[in-house]
Amino acid sequence: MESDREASRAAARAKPLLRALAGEAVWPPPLWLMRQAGRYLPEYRAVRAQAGDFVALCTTPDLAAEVTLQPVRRFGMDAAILFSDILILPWAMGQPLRFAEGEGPVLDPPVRDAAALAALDTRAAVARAAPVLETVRRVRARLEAEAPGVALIGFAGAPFTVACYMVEGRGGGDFARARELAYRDPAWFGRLIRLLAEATADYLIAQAEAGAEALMLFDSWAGLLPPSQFRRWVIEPAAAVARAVRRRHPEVPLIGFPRLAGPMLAEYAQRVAGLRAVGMDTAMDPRWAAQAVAADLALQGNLDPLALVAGGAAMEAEARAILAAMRGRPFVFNLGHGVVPQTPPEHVAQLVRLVRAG
Ligand SMILES: Cc1c2[nH]c(c1CCC(=O)O)Cc1[nH]c(c(CCC(=O)O)c1C)Cc1[nH]c(c(CCC(=O)O)c1C)Cc1[nH]c(c(C)c1CCC(=O)O)C2
Repeated sequence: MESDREASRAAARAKPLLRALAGEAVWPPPLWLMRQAGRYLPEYRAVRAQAGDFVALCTTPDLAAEVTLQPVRRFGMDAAILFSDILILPWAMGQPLRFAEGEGPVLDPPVRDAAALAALDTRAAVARAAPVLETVRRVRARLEAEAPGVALIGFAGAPFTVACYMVEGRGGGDFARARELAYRDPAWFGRLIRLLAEATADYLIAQAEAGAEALMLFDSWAGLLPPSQFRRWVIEPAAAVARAVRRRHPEVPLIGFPRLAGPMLAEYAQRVAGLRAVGMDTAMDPRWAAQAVAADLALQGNLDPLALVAGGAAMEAEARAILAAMRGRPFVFNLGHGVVPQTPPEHVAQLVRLVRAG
């Protein structure tokens, strides 16, 4: 028993992603890609067709575990990211969700008043997300057996980004209605954000308990906010989530990704206590981030997903510039946003070879 435990501790220590998140300048850096499972892979499209709709895919542990593992098998990534979606949490709180073909996500009816807020069942959310937690358990067991160096990342949307979708009812725009409401009725918007922060922390804690070894908080639309609003709706809720997760699972590293934050990334990295890494989006200059963010915090990012579509010498030059800027500090190679459907899988293989060569 004791030696088993020792062996599994040693294995965890040896996982390159976890070493980088612990503050070690692992080189060549560990690598995974946001949306590494998705429509650009024929094996994903096959499982997606079998599942029918997208919510069914996210809530069928066998299928979700299979698509989680596909990019790890094909490319030898250093991490698997749980296959699910940030909108599964509002769905689990009782807001109906569908992914309409060619339309993106639809949350209908939208949440815009006190009655809609009162109707959300935050207490039942983790229980309704049980299939997702079962996916985490299965993926973790498969990785332990088949790919012991690969770490499993769990995730959730950050309160502001999830609130944007819940209020607007759909994506595709600039979430003007949600952002206006945040000014017009900050008490109401603040209640929604607080409720989401609590549910998000509970959900992340449950993922850690099911076997997630690192957690990521996606705030995709953080960059729409001016500094005062960014502090209130991005930094404070992220700090609340991080505090709650750290109280229960101080050993599980948290990655924050306030997309398009620009110079506010420095304040986010400094004020969200307990973060182990911050994500750089496509627009971020990695040389700026390297001096703006504490040297023991890992940076993650940030190749342009479209450079990955183009491949070849253009992609190589971009990737090498990022590697040069990050050398000598804790770093996780990734894209600046998710893999897009038109990406040739061979270009991902080319990128993996390049990063592995350091
Ligand atoms: C904003 C956001 C969403 N979802 C997510 C974000 C934050 C990151 C970002 O900014 O991209 C996060 C997400 N979505 C998905 C994952 C799974 C893990 C992974 O990264 O591989 C993760 C981590 C799968 C998915 N989520 C979605 C797909 C495509 C669904 C399909 O197969 O048809 C996948 C693989 C759908 C989705 N989900 C969302 C949108 C707007 C869409 C429609 C756009 C699209 O279709 O690409 C909401």
